[in-house]
Order: sequence, then structure tokens, then C-alpha cells
Amino acid sequence: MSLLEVKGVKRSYGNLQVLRGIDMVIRRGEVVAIVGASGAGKSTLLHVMGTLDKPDSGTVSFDNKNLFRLSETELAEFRNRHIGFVFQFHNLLAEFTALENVCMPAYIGKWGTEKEIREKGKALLGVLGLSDRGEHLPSQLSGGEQQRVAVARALINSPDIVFADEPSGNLDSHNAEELHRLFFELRKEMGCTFVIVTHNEQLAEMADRRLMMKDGLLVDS
Ligand SMILES: Nc1ncnc2c1ncn2[C@@H]1O[C@H](COP(=O)(O)OP(=O)(O)OP(=O)(O)O)[C@@H](O)[C@H]1O
Repeated sequence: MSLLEVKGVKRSYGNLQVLRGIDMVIRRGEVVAIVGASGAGKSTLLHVMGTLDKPDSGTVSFDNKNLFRLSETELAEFRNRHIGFVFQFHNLLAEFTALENVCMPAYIGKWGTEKEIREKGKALLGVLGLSDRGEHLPSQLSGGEQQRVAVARALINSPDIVFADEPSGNLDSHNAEELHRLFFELRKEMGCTFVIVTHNEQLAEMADRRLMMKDGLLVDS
């Protein structure tokens, strides 16, 4: 079943045409890897798919609803409820504990009481092997642990789809492997859908589909 559909998406920065007409369909429960040379437009595409950036033309539809027809407020609400993001530099808030960071999107979305949200945050930290790290600040965690906190944060609102931009780009090979395994475990356990931009060939090989970007277009890989 199609979850997200991208049609004819184009995006330029000044004279630079970064996305030159992208069409793709993401099905529920898929793990899709997007690979390609530096500068090919992968992050730009991910940002447009995640509605963080608007295309110049073309559409992104979720459950057959054209997302860029929504107002900014509706779009922010939509992102909070349906989308999780994991970035290369996890962007955890330094002055908040791991658990508080994980719970932050839920406090914004307000789908439950503070107690309910904290319980879910703790449960997620448990799933990610971080039960005893909840009260630590990001600076007291290893790089791999910080990235797993970022994954828990991406999952707290039970998103339909998680976009990850070079999630293991900053990790050593052991931590990278652990993180990659986790994505597939989470798909199995929670039915999450993942779209992952990566330079990591091992991860791209593990994915259900590997899409290659070249000069702003998707090409056969
Ligand atoms: N905000 C911006 N303003 C101007 N140019 C930009 C902007 N964002 C990206 N670009 C340019 O668009 C092109 C594609 O960038 P993008 O980050 O999408 O590539 P990428 O495939 O993700 O690369 P990498 O693998 O190095 O992260 C690059 O040439 C980049 O310099």
C-alpha cells in the first residue's frame, strides 16, 4: 500500500537545479535507502519528502493527500504526528536529559499526560538498550548512545514514517552496525517505515530497496 508518493518534484537553489523531476512511491513498512555521490541532492529530496522544504513544483502526497496544500500550522502538526527525523548530528538539546529529549516531540504533540509520555519514553529507551541512561545529559553519553536517543525521540509519537539523513555517518563501524540492525528490528516490532539517506553500502544492501540519485534524478542502481 502506498504511504508516500512523490510526483514530478523539482527544486532549485538559484541557478542550481538540485532536484530535476523526482517520482517515487514509498510503501508502508518498507526500508528504503537513498544513495548517491555527494551533492547529488539526497538531503534536499529527504527534506522535501519530510515537508521541511517546499519543492518549486511537483507534489508530495501522504495517504493520497497533497501535503503542500496544508497551511504552515497544519503542516507542523502533521509532521509532529506522522513523521520522525534522525539526522547525522543528532541535534539533542544539551541542557535536557536523554529521557526529556525523547519526550520532547510528545510534549509538543500533547497526546497524553506527562506521566503517560514519560512511560512511553522510558519504554522506548528500554527497546533501544538505554534503560539506565534516561537521566544522563547528552554530553554524558557516547556517540552511539546519543544517536539511539535520537532514534527514540523520532519514534515517541509513533510516526508512520521515519526519515534518516546519514544516521550512522558519525559513528564507528561497530555502532553503525548496531544502529542499522535496530532499524530493521523496529520495522519488525513496530512496523515503522524508513527512508534513509546513506553513504554506508552495508546499510544500503540491507534495505528492501536501494535508490540511486545522480545529478538530481533517480537512476537505476
Ligand atoms: N540551502 C541551500 N542553498 C544553496 N545551495 C544548496 C542549499 N542546500 C543544498 N544546496 C546545494 O544543492 C546540492 C545538493 O545538496 P544536497 O545536500 O541535497 O546533496 P547530498 O546528495 O545530500 O550531498 P551529501 O551526500 O554531501 O550530503 C549541492 O550542490 C548543495 O551545495
